[in-house]
Amino acid sequence: MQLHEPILCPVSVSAGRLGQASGRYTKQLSDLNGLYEDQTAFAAALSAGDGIVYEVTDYRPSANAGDLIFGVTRMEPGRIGDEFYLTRGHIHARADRPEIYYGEAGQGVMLLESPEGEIRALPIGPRDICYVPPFWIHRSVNIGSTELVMSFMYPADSGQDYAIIDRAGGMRQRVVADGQGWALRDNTLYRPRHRDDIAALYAANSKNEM
Ligand SMILES: O=P(O)(O)OC[C@H]1O[C@H](O)[C@H](O)[C@@H](O)[C@@H]1O
Ligand SMILES: [Fe+2]
Repeated sequence: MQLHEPILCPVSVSAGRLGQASGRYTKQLSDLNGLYEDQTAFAAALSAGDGIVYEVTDYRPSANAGDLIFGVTRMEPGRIGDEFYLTRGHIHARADRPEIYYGEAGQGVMLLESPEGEIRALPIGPRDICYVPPFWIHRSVNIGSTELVMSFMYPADSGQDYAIIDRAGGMRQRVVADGQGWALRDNTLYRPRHRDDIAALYAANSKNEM
């Protein structure tokens, strides 16, 4: 049996990166076109500079069921109009796979939506663990004025399905600035999923249905 070599990956909280990472990607503002409600504010922000909004460094030992992928997400603070910077968001391609996030620095909100369209918004800060159960669509939002850094871990065969959010016109609610804090506001572009699509999602992942 050829075993994978054990590895220790240091998390640099100040750099917002995983040491010994096997993969890295960044998303610039131009990659996030269509995510925000205020198109005019988006165009203005883009013309001021197409900066990196978030960076993901991870370690992927394999894609085998039972293995784990882990890494670090670093997100800049910022807003488009009154909407805070966010990740694209996804449901796992194998939708019954969960995820763990661990707050390292900054203040975030984990925005979750069930296939039926129920929303949960969980504030996450340093040393908080957020459990994303199977079947929840998830994205992270930086509600602070400093970088948001979070570690994450999920089953290696999870995969990511981004189209589920696109098809619905986004998530049902948006995380917006409200005084010094944040609030949820309905997404006017949202189209609820048809119940046949919801049933198909659960049926395709029926083995460990919750
Ligand atoms: O995949 P995105 O929506 O771009 O989010 C960026 C990343 O956020 C977290 O770190 C997740 O664990 C990753 O799986 C995800 O890729
Ligand atoms: Fe995920």
